[in-house]
Amino acid sequence: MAGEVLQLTGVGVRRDGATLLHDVDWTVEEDERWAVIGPNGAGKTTLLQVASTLLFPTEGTVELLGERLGKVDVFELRPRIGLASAALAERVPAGEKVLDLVLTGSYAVLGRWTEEYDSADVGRAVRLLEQLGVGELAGRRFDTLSEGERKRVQIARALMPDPELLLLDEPAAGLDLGGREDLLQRLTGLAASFDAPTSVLVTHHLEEIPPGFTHVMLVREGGIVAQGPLERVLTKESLSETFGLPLVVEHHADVDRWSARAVR
Ligand SMILES: Nc1ncnc2c1ncn2[C@@H]1O[C@H](COP(=O)(O)OP(=O)(O)OP(=O)(O)O)[C@@H](O)[C@H]1O
Repeated sequence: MAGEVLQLTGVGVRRDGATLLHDVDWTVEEDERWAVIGPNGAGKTTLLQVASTLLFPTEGTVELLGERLGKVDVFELRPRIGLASAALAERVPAGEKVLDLVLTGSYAVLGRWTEEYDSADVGRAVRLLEQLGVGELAGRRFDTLSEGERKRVQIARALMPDPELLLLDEPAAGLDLGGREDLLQRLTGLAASFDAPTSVLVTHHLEEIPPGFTHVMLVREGGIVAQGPLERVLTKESLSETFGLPLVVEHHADVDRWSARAVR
């Protein structure tokens, strides 16, 4: 049965006198897979921080997995949410082993202290790393990995708790073309699996929307330009308004991929 996984109503975020988000009304239903697209500084990461309980909004309400933010212990909610973001990667303790980083995803914590993991947990972590194509890195230190390897390990970690909501902040940023295409294939496979979590993926590029994604939100200067089903919302008009320059949009329907370029 479909239900609301995430609902933001009248959400605004202000920091140090700056408005990072304003008037955000957004509902993500179970089984939906959203791309959030917008230029640098539009507020995408701020939006994911709110959605992952890391940031409490200045105004508005957030309903997450049936709970109201502010009335629930976020430490109970966090393990139900999988998050992969550059900000999280920066906080990984020096010397942390890849396997430990994935295992601690079970509790949405960083650094292995007192948790006990059984062999089933370790087996799942290794399987997820293999699924992302980085099984051989389980014993390596996270801080020795390449950017592409780090991205994959982070996604494996985000999937570790079998989350009900998966949040990916620019998972393909910094990857070479082959790495991007490979990651996209894996995300496509994930999106197509019957037990796929509801997902939100932040990106700058239409080319990075995995096939099988269903909805898009376009963000500019902290506000929503347009949102809804991909095919309806991703038009040259809405994208041009979002990025502030004339763009054309193409949907390659045979492979369900998108692309955009400036009008010459
Ligand atoms: N503490 C703060 N005080 C003032 N402005 C802030 C603060 N934190 C973030 N901002 C600004 O808020 C805006 C939104 O930032 P955010 O990281 O959400 O954007 P983004 O869409 O994810 O950008 P990018 O695509 O570059 O990663 C940016 O202009 C940023 O400089």
